Amino acid sequence: MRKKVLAGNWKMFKTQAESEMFLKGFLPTLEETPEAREIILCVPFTDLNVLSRNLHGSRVQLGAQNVHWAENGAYTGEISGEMLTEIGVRYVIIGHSERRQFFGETDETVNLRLRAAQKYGLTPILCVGETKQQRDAGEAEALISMQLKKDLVDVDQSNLIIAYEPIWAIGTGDTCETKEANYIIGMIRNQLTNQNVPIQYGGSVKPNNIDEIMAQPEIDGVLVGGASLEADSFARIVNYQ
Ligand SMILES: O=C[C@H](O)COP(=O)(O)O
Repeated sequence: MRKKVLAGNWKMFKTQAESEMFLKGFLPTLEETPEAREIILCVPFTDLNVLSRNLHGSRVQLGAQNVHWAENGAYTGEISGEMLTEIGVRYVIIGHSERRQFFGETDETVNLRLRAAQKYGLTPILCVGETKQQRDAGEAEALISMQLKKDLVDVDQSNLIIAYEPIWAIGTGDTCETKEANYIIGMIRNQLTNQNVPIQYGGSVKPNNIDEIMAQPEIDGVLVGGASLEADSFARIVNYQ
């Protein structure tokens, strides 16, 4: 049985004070959440310490949104695997479309970051997905296949999560049709050597569509942006039916 993994990606939102407020509302809602569900919060670097302290003893795991491939060095603005694990980070998002679009991330740097994350004992959440233009041109499957082929060179598939995030569905309220997301995720799984890799869907996941998304047989979880910022809505998502 593949693990169900429900992750929030706070992107560049929330001060430390706001993070503490969120946890006060969110943590008590987990009392009846089935144990088998892995719950992760991937937060800005400045919030990691606050969460690390407040999540101690809770079932929520801590995630970051980037990691550099070098052990240390003159890489202004970057962060190392050791710096993350030292404060209790277990997961890291790599290759998010916003990193690829705005910060020059390529499949080659994604691959370097994936391997570095694993070397330092982190579990990477690799994001792949197509633009609207690529989808309309019928290129989605080929594009995703190519991303996987390049990104996963020498990556250990026993310590990996993949998130399928169609770029046109991110932050737009325009969710990918659930059967279509299920189909693409099945296609991604066919390309993997390890059939136990959890594969998430991401893109406008909300309290009102989570039950339908999680009912799809290939979808093992979700990577949630906007709806993970409010305690109530993220609580409804992790407590899906
Ligand atoms: O990492 C999360 C995704 O980019 C989805 O964001 P969203 O839920 O705000 O559409």
